Amino acid sequence: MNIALIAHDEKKQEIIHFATAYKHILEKHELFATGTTGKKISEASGLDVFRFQSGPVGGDQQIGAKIAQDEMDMVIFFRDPLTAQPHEPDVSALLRICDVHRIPLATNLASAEIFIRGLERGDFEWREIIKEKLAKKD
Ligand SMILES: O=C(CO)COP(=O)(O)O
Repeated sequence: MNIALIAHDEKKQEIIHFATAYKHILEKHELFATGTTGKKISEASGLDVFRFQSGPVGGDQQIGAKIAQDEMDMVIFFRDPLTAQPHEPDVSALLRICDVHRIPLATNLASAEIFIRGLERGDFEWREIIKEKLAKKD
């Protein structure tokens, strides 16, 4: 599965702890992140993370583009709901495109933990089935 990890500045520590705690599960997947989030996660956990641009300069849009192309299977986005973001339109667009394409989206630690346990159990295998069907259509 291709998994995107994103966190606003006030949530960076939280996503670092999350990625480190669940490294044994996350390392079985392809990980993607916005620039600063990816750098911090890989430095702290040693996980291999592909890094897009930083969020405020286009990283959220790049992840949105992957979703539009059905190339992202899950988004874990620790949003900061208490701080205004200069790139709020990009954030909203990313959440919207997840809903358009029915991409599992966790926006806080509690839901992300449920996702990660589901990931471990194989609850998201339906994503692979959908992708295989899409590939056959091409
Ligand atoms: O702003 C972000 C998401 O909207 C995150 O970007 P960074 O990971 O580059 O800080």
